[in-house]
This record gives sequence, C-alpha cells and structure tokens, in this order.
Amino acid sequence: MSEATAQKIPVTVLTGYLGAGKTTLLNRILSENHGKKYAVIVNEFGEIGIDNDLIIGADEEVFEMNNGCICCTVRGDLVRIMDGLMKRKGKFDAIIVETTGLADPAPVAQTFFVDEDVQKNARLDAVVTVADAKWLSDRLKDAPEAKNQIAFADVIVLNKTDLVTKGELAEVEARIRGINPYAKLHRTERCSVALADVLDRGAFDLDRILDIEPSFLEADDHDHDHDHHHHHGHDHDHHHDHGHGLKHYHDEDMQSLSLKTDKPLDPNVFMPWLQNLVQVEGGKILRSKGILAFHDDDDRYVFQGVHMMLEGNHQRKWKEGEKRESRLVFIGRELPEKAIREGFESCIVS
Ligand SMILES: Nc1nc2c(ncn2[C@@H]2O[C@H](COP(=O)(O)OP(=O)(O)OP(=O)(O)O)[C@@H](O)[C@H]2O)c(=O)[nH]1
Repeated sequence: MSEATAQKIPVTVLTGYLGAGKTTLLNRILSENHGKKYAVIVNEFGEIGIDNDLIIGADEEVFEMNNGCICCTVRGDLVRIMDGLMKRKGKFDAIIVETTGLADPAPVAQTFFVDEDVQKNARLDAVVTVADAKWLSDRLKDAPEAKNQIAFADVIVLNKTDLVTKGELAEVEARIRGINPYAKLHRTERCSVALADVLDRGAFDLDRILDIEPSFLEADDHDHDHDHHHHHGHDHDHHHDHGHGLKHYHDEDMQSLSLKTDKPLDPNVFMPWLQNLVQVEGGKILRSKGILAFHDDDDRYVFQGVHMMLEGNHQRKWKEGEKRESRLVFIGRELPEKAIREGFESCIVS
C-alpha cells in the first residue's frame, strides 16, 4: 500500500442478506477492546429506525440513513455523511458501513472509487459479507441481491453454523465457492470471528471486481427507474434516478411494514400472536424485529425474527424521560398486511 493510500481512512462495507447477522457482527466489533474509534453508518429497509437502537457501544458515532436504500441514495446520503466525517479527519480510525440486507454492494463500493472527495480521503478496505448458513441456499435461488453480496465479498462470514448439519454446511459452502472462490471464508456461530479477520484487511481487489462488473469505474449518468413498494399504509412507488452505470438488482416485491404504538402491549397476548404469525406466515415474512413496551414492565423488550425463528429478551430499563413506544418492522413478500395490523392492534392494552 502506498503511503498516500495508507493515510486514507479505511472503510469496511458490511453486507449480507436480511437477518444473516450483520448487526451481531457489528456489535461484536464495537464491544471488543480495540482502542480504536469507529464511525458507523447504518442503513435500514423500513422507515422506522430499529437497528440504530440495537447497536451497542458508547464510543462510536452512529449515522442513520433511513430515507431510502443505500444503493439508491449512494450519491446522496452516503457521500454527504462521508464528506462530513472527512471534515473531522483524525477523529476516526475507521468507518464501517452496514448496508440493508437488500442492498446491492456494488454501487456502495463504487462510491469509494468514483466520488472524488470521498476517494481522496477514504479507501475501501474490504467488503465483508455475512452469510446465513441456514437460509442462504434458498435465497440464492430467489434473491439476486444475496448472490451479488457473495460475489462482491472479500471476506465471508458464514454464520449460524449451529443451525445446520455438517452436510448442509458443506453444501452451502460449495454454493458460495461456486460464486466466489476468492474470498476468505470464516465459519462462525454468532459471528464469532477475530477482529483482525474482518477489519483492516486491505483486501478489496479492484481487478477482480472489474472482472465481475466491467462498468464498475464508470460513473455515467444513465437513468433507470425502478419501483420500490414500501407499504406504509398507503401504496406509492418511488422512482430513483441512478447516476451510475452498474447493473442494479432489486427485489421489486419486497415490502416493509412498520407498526408503532405509544400504548403498552399485553405480553400475554402479543407473544402468542407473534409466535403464531411467524409460524404460519414465516415463508413470506423474511425478517421481523421490534422494540416493545409491555404493560407493567420497566424493561424494554427486543425481539428478532428470521422466517419462523424468533428470539427475544429484555434488553435494558426504559430510561427516564424516554418515550415508551413499541416499534416493529416486518419485511417480506406478499405480507398479510391487514391481518398483521389487526393482530397487532389486539395486543394493545386499552
Ligand atoms: N442461531 C443463531 N442465531 C444467530 C446467529 N447469529 C445471529 N443470530 C440471530 O439472528 C438474528 C438476526 O441477526 P442480526 O445480526 O440482527 O442480522 P442482520 O443481518 O443485522 O439483520 P438485518 O439488519 O435485519 O438484515 C438475531 O436474532 C440474532 O440473534 C447464529 O450464529 N446462530
């Protein structure tokens, strides 16, 4: 690495499909005793910011980008936040960008090569992709983003090894290797991987990426429209103009449904309802998560779901003056919106 390059702030792009374990990895990185100062940029699918609240660590600054998908707003928000960070050079040792599970990492990575100001001060260190050993094989069949995330990876964290047999693990690994034989691969449970294996790798390989995407360095201004169907209680289409020349993969059918209430929920109604919902509709609901305020409970409850699998626990006390509000998001295809909304309403203590 030349001296000029070494001076630039390293940026790690953390990607991986919905629920694979990106936030788990991020929290692991941030809670380790590393003595470094990281700036974290998170982007979520769905308009209610939840991830931001689930990232632990006191020292780092977290910048949220919730008004769109990172790969669509890449010329906007990401560049703006990066520019802001660069003005405070010296304050950060490294930057970590966590993309939504539905982002195509190519335009995100591209920003670090084609945007002049960003390029002057930052270097893409590596694209780290978290892969879900249990679900990746299915997603490679129906989600083009999942495939691109694997193809673009410099480091792959093959996570959730506890949920599969040895044979299944070997099979998913073979699939990954079929798409990307180059990336360094780590098999993990709960993203348990050494910091040095994911950060400051100097691993991003432009030549390899140019093989996959010959137009990677072309920032031409061809516009292409695509529709995002965000279901926020009303239907509307967003048309994005893209100022980059990359093929852009998007799952047009993916929806996010966000729910919110400032009235307490009854845990005895909510928990069975949620369990039943993901049991019955888990094929359509790829991801669910929420921060909940239960009736007569001083602790915040956090739940996480990937398909029909659910986890939940009391996270911490509600802080004084903190709004006791429940926020949930469901991400999937053909979401039974009416049933979810009505079911949720019935969990509210009136
Ligand atoms: N069984 C098992 N569960 C895991 C493992 N790693 C993470 N999880 C759980 O999987 C769920 C999703 O993990 P996250 O880290 O939030 O996933 P993510 O990729 O950030 O999810 P999105 O940001 O919504 O795309 C959580 O309930 C985690 O506790 C693992 O190795 N094994």
